[in-house]
Amino acid sequence: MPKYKYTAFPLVKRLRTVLLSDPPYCSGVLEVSPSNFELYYGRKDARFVDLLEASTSNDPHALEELAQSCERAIFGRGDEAVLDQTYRKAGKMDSSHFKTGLDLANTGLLDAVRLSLLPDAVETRTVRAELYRLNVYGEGAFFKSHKDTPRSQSMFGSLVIIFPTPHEGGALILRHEDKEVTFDAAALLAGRTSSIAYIAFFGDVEHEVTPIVSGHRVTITYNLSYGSVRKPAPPPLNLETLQPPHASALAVRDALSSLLDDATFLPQGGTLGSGLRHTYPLPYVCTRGRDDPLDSLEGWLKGSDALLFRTCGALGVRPLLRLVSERTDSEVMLDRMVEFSGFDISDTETELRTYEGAVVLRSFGFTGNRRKPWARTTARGYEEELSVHWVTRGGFGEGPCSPYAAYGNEPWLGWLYMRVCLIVKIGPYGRRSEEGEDMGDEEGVADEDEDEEDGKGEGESDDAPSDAEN
Ligand SMILES: O=C(O)CCC(=O)C(=O)O
Ligand SMILES: [Fe+2]
Repeated sequence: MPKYKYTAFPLVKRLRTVLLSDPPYCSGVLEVSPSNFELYYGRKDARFVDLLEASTSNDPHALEELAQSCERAIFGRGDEAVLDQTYRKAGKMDSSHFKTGLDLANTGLLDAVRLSLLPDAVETRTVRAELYRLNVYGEGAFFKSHKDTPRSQSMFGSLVIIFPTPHEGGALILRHEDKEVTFDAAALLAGRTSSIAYIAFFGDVEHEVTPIVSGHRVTITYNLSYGSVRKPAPPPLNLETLQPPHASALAVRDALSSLLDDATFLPQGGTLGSGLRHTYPLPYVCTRGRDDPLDSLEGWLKGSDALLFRTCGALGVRPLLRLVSERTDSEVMLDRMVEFSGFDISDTETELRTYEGAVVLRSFGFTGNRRKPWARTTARGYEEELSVHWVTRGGFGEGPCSPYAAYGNEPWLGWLYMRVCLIVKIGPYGRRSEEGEDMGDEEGVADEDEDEEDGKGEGESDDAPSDAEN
């Protein structure tokens, strides 16, 4: 019997690394002409401040006056607007109360955001920025960690412009999945006068503003959404963007095609899974009788989710968007949203399996471990119908969920949690476009139970057979 060689796993790792690289944000500094710093504010007695002058003079008077004119910021909690200064201590002004001289459309910044945040080859729409509000942070002001509320289905993120008014502290910290970055605009802008700093991020990125130590931090925020289909136009010559791998069509294509071209990766074919990286404004509570939101989700996929979906298509393997149950012993996959409310449910898994098209999964997570690259992540449950190898698990954001009345000695409200996933059935090596078999013993998979029986998984044995080499 030939020696077992398993070479594909570094390629799985590569695809994973590409898809999960860096939190999805972009930032930088932009030099702009003096008129961009002009700001008129107030509805009855309009006032004026030149933020460039305020940045260069040592007189904080104009900024203090601006700060005084702001409302104390209200914070949204559920359906309520609350003034909670333990959560957010900052002045704000809605877009109806000020006019900025910042001519965003002519700065080229939206092109930079599009090129750095959205997948280059697949995103054909322009980026639209809608002025949202002005924030003024004086000494001791802060804004604790939050996500911005999506205001429409086409809104995908936020853009924050930070003016060079002298201040210390007030860094913006972004968190996504298990990654964190700190953007210290004050440090970036120190010593520059005619520049603004910018940072744009997806709506599911948590962010916070750390307390201001001294000075005034003045920012303008915009809601970012998809615009119209753009005419093919070359990017401006003076614009250089550093594209993170997860937004680069080439990087994702290279990583996925290398994996599919590897003879030792699922030689008999199988099913790949990838949890979506972003969250989408799917209804929190799923109701029957509406169009299924999964049907239109394809058009709204963001960032690396969109790129992976289209790259699968381009490489001849068919991607499907599916829901997978969370927090249940075995995982049940569905092709549409379900509604549980109104039912008495004693066991969500049993209930889910009664839905048409429900499939019970045998899930394997990628460990990256040389000896045991895949490990079973679901307990043995109901009769399993499909083995899924998860390249990325996803579920970082909250998926859609459905409330139900649960059985018990006391009535209680249960929640069914689902996550949205991309599922790809791949054919055997050399014929990847054919849809692979559903179950079967895949190479490189170490099943927990098998481990227990013989004390080592397939990956641990140098003599384990490889179909690829038979
Ligand atoms: O001022 C900033 O840097 C961020 C403001 C913000 O997060 C918001 O207005 O939601
Ligand atoms: Fe925010």
